[in-house]
Amino acid sequence: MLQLRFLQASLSPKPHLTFPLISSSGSLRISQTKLRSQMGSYTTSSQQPSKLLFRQLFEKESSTYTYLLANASHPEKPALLVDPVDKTVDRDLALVKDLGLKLIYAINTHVHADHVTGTGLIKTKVPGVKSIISKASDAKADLVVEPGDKICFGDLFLVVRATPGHTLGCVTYVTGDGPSRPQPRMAFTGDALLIRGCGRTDFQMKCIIDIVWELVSHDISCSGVACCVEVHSNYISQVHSQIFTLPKDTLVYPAHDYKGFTVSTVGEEMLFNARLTKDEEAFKNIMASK
Ligand SMILES: N[C@@H](CCC(=O)N[C@@H](CSS)C(=O)NCC(=O)O)C(=O)O
Repeated sequence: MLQLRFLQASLSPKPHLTFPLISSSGSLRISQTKLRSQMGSYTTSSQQPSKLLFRQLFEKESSTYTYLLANASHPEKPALLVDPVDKTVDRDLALVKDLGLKLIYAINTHVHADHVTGTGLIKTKVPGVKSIISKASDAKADLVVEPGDKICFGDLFLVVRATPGHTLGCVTYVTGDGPSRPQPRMAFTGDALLIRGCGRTDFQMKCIIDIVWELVSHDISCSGVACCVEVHSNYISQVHSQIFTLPKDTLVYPAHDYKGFTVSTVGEEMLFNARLTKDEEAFKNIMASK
């Protein structure tokens, strides 16, 4: 598996030669170009600078959000999809095409237990797209990333932050900081931080709470579960150190919502998140009583 510390989109120095055309007909190409310039780079947040094109997409059966991000000011308009879902791949790829984008990465925040990732399907439909997942996920992808890695699309990038707990390999992707970068920043939290909640902790963790209580009640110490205990504990500490340290106006975009919310902010979640504002002990109790 190829592993890179800094992922730079490999874009042609002559973008007009390689940019995928909507049609081979010159006239249609011109009208499409005009249409795209009229569309501009509208985003769902009025505060985004024009260079980031952003779309929040929804898959209703699993209540999953997929995010499309593209660098609209780069001649090739390099784009990436975060957490694509297999059922909605065709819709997402049609949007990529309509907007004249060049999809370069299909990224997952974690190995999804509830839905099949659309990444493999995208790779069969758009040759050249590279899949990305965290190294800690121990899953197959073209590129594996670790905390601190940057995923570049033109001069925009996402930084990888480790937020394990829902699964061992959960990461949050945060837009890079800087004068020409999107303000406010954006955090794609996967299932690590859901709006006013968080991902369940009984996947891939072998019912950790039951195990721990069994051990405690029988006064047994077992190093074999130490990693599980640590990851569960780390849920709170990692969210606090990796997400709650971001500027309070950072927009929080989760992988799911079951109540109709679409976006939150770091400041809002620091105040109102019913689970992640708690200390480790209270958090464990909440998750155990779920
Ligand atoms: N609670 C959901 C049920 C679907 C579910 O379990 N979702 C997962 C994320 S997808 S693996 C989750 O972690 N949900 C948070 C939770 O507290 O259950 C629902 O309300 O429909």
